[in-house]
Amino acid sequence: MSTPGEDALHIRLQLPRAGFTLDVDLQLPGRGITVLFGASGSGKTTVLRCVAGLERAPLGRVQIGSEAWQDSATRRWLPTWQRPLGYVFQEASLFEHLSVQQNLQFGLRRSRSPEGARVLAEAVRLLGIEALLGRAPAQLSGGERQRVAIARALATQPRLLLLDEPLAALDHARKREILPWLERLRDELRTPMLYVTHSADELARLADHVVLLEAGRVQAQGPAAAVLAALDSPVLTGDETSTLLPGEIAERDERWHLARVDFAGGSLWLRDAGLPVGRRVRLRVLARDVSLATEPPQGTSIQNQLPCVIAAMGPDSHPSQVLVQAQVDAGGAQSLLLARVTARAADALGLQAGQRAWLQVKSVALLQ
Ligand SMILES: Nc1ncnc2c1ncn2[C@@H]1O[C@H](COP(=O)(O)OP(=O)(O)OP(=O)(O)O)[C@@H](O)[C@H]1O
Repeated sequence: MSTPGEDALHIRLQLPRAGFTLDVDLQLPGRGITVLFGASGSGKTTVLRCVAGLERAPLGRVQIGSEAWQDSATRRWLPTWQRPLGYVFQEASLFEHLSVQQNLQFGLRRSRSPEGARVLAEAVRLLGIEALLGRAPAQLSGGERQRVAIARALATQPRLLLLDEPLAALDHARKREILPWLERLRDELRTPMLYVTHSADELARLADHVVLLEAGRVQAQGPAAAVLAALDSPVLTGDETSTLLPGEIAERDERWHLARVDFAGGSLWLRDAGLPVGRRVRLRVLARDVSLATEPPQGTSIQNQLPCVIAAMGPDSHPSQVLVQAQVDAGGAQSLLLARVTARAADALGLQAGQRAWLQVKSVALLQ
């Protein structure tokens, strides 16, 4: 897409309400998906509404690149219609009496650039909705409606795309259908996206950057892999606790139907999903699927074993367990993984930070 988007975002908001104060200071990358995560009522939607100018924080600065949409210090305030942004909600609000094509054209009329038609064609391609253009919204599935709503937002050439739980109203099958399109937007679009979700799966698959909100304040923020591997302020808890490893398909073993994925600091074998060597992927490794040994494991059916150094240990969601943060290191590159072990085993093995150990990884999910 032609929209510029490498500019960083600065969002500083202080908004007091009865029983709740939003107080955030976010420096976000000007590209990719930033997921806003947090419990119900933590302020995620309020952040989006303030960024969109639908709500006015008395103290606030919303800036994209060198362009300020709000700056309370200079009393600058752009109304929503002057902010070049797209907003996608849980329910796609399409005009039911217009065809998909006409809905998209409607978005185009708002765009100020003569390039509009080309940008719209690109949005149609990116979201794979060519075959739907002649249909009425009533003839679309929920997932198709959302793809049209996103394409319509993109047709206005926004500098920023806001998505508030865009998949929450869809059933499991429709979610699976639309996720690859969102991944494609993340990888090909130069427009940054702020994405609100409650879903650990969406976060793991889509996030480049994560902001964890709690009661209106930022508990953690940073690149997704680093934030998920941190032991303080856990973002994903219980069975969801996991780490992300960006990597690349390095080898395929046709005889055993396995593929090797190399990542910074190591490699893992997993079920061959038919992806070619060289394809970039991300792996999600659940802490519950990782165990630790203090000696090189032998006589085990677990194929994936990685030498590591214990970086830190911390409490888990149940007192019978601890989380071990382990660093794998190879060729000058490192990654962090989390392993869940029982507190009794950690005590019996004398596990402590700085110790060398072996990670045994029972299962890995491939997220494309
Ligand atoms: N229009 C409003 N007026 C007053 N208080 C509001 C308003 N909208 C939301 N709130 C309150 O502000 C706080 C933050 O709400 P917000 O909707 O931003 O949370 P959220 O993290 O998006 O929640 P959810 O995940 O349930 O959508 C909550 O305490 C909520 O009750």
